[in-house]
Amino acid sequence: MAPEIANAAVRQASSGLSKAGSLQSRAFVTFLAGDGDYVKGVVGLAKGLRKVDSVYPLVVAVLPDVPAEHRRILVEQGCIVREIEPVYPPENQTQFAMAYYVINYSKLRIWEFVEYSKMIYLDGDIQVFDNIDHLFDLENGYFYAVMDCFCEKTWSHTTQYKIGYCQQCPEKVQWPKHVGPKPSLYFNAGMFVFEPSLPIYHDLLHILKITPPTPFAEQDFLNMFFKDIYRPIPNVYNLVLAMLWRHPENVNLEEVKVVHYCAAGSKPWRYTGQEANMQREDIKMLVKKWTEIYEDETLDYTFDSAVQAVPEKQLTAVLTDAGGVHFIATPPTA
Ligand SMILES: O=c1ccn([C@@H]2O[C@H](COP(=O)(O)OP(=O)(O)O)[C@@H](O)[C@H]2O)c(=O)[nH]1
Ligand SMILES: OC[C@H]1O[C@H](O[C@@H]2[C@@H](O)[C@H](O)[C@@H](O)[C@H](O)[C@@H]2O)[C@H](O)[C@@H](O)[C@H]1O
Ligand SMILES: [Mn+2]
Repeated sequence: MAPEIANAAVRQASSGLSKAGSLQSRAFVTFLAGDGDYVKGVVGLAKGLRKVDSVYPLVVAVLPDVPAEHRRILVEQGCIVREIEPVYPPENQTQFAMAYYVINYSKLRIWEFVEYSKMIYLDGDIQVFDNIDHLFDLENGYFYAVMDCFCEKTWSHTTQYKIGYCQQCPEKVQWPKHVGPKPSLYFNAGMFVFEPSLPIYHDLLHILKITPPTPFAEQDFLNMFFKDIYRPIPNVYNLVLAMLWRHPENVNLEEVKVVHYCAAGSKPWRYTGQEANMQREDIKMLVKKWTEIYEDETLDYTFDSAVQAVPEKQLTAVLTDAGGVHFIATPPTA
């Protein structure tokens, strides 16, 4: 992995962005694949962002296998639907932590969305319970995300797991020197703040071609690629549910702004309560909170809800490459 490539690309891209970025066009972006029920997660996310009065749109990068009916539902919820081509890792016998992770490499296409100067990526199994628009103002030229936890069984293939080391509590089990250099800080790729850029996009795809796949697929790859410019942000911006039972001392639910329903059995739209930890009172409360937003018809998209969302800001009409028009919030000119 050549970090200097990534660094140079980021520096070049950021300087380029300072010109192009003057549009200050910003958006949330998520990723949808298949004809299954993740579309419910994306609808819930769109309604959650509306409930917290975010002024930025939600772009949904859809793979070709997302059916027209699901795309219609998303457009009706005010989403900007953008079709992307799949991205596959090099052929390899690797065992992904979850077999379906192979489709997650397609997330890399979002670096091509250069009509936006800054984006916040959110998995479809994430809900935003407090406004996080301020994250768009984080300093350019870095990659922001929340640190992951290595304590779940999904990490049993790693040295960290085997020696009981976790970056969420680095003082509990010190990293033994004989094992080799301490691993860099590692982020969960379910949520991150980034700047779309064609030079970075081309480097990502080029370097992916020569990088053997690993168990956490594109999450591992993104951690390698952005290692030198990754800046951790507080856990409140992406509560990986396992933190509730692995590191409760690092969680204050009152302060949590973003919840990531990534623990096995925790996807709210298919919750049965059968899996480990799923009968916890906090899990049941968080699933209920998600469901209340998903079922709240007052949060459905209507044109005036869009205009109301940007009282002081100007709406700039932008032509989409599909010939459509969507509005982006641009701060009032100074
Ligand atoms: O069948 C699928 C599987 C995944 N995804 C998308 O890929 C993301 C990453 O997968 P997932 O959240 O299931 O991984 P986890 O965070 O649970 O490890 C999801 O949030 C969705 O946005 C999807 O659209 N359809
Ligand atoms: O494709 C690899 C995936 O990796 C991540 O999954 C989680 C999940 O597997 C948890 O169960 C683990 O405990 C956690 O550590 C791990 O990060 C991202 O959330 C997801 O968006 C995607 O990038
Ligand atoms: Mn997820």
